[in-house]
Amino acid sequence: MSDRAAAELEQSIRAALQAVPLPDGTALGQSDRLAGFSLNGGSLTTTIRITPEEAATFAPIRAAAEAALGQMSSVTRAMVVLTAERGAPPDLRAPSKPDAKPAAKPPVLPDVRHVIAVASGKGGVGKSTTTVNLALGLRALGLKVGILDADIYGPSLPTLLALHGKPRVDANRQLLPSEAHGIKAMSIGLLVDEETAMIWRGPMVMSAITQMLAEVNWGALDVLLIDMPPGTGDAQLAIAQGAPLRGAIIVSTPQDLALIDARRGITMFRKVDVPILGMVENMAHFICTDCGARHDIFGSGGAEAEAARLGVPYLGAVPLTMELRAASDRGRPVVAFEPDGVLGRVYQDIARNLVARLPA
Ligand SMILES: Nc1ncnc2c1ncn2[C@@H]1O[C@H](COP(=O)(O)OP(=O)(O)OP(=O)(O)O)[C@@H](O)[C@H]1O
Repeated sequence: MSDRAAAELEQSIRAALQAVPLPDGTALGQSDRLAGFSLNGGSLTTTIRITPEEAATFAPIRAAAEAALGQMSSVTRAMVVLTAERGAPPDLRAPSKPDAKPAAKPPVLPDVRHVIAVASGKGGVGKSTTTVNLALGLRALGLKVGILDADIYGPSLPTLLALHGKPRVDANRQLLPSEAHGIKAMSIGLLVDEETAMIWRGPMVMSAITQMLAEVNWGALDVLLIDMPPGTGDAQLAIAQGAPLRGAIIVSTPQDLALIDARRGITMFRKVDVPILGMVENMAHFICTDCGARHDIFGSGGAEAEAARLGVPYLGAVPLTMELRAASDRGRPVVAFEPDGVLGRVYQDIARNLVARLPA
């Protein structure tokens, strides 16, 4: 966007926010709390800087700002993110009202029976591939399933499920998930372009994730899988604490280094009292495309032994195959297209093992 276009965008956003008052009576449109204006194919994003103590007071202001920006002619979807940074400058602090009660928070994901995080200690181990095919395996068992792609720095759900276009919004201004192969899906990648998300700082990432948890109309679901950002930092903790998690699944490859990271992930969930439902070992062994022979490149049984050592159920092993990578990259998940193939059966077995561990 040119400097001029950026200035014009900021100007029209500020004009649209003139009618939204702040607690001190001034207009949000004139406030230096506004930052980060972006418009991408009708999807508008901006942020309001607050202090952590102001989060409850600003929740209705954020909603009013989204409603006002949603009225702009060029905007199909407005997303306003509250960003609270530690040590924010004192001029951002609104006069505190000692008698003000924090706004009551609506329950998060009330119609989902089991919210399950799919996590990995490090990136690239196949967490998203596992999430999609496990979701399809659960669907094959007759469950209503959704996937929330919260991997803000590398959302892969749009590619894996060949999703296109911006999500629609319902009459209550909730986002409607896309649907593919009988699975509902929402990805941060459908809302914000990758470059914008890459430059977001920690608090913005967390606010965006928290809002995604609260603002998608999933309808009734048996299982919602959350594809977590890789690692064990603040964003992961925000989800672990902000979503009503029934449990977590850890995806790991069999190498010792990946298993060390997986252990970190398990420790993080245990710290916040989220039970570990099991470990999935991905790229466990290599199946040769030409001869079909199996090669245990990293030795065999390492991840299963590690899971036993950590007291974590072992849900199953997915081989490293060319077919899986190629199918994923083409947005044709193996379980949807070849449910009775070797990989299709592997993921359905993992889905059955998972269901067996879910509370009634
Ligand atoms: N079992 C497998 N066999 C072959 N390729 C695989 C397998 N699992 C994943 N891959 C490939 O590995 C790459 C990374 O997978 P994926 O995106 O699922 O990992 P991730 O852990 O979600 O990564 P990130 O956390 O960085 O988003 C993709 O190209 C995917 O197709």
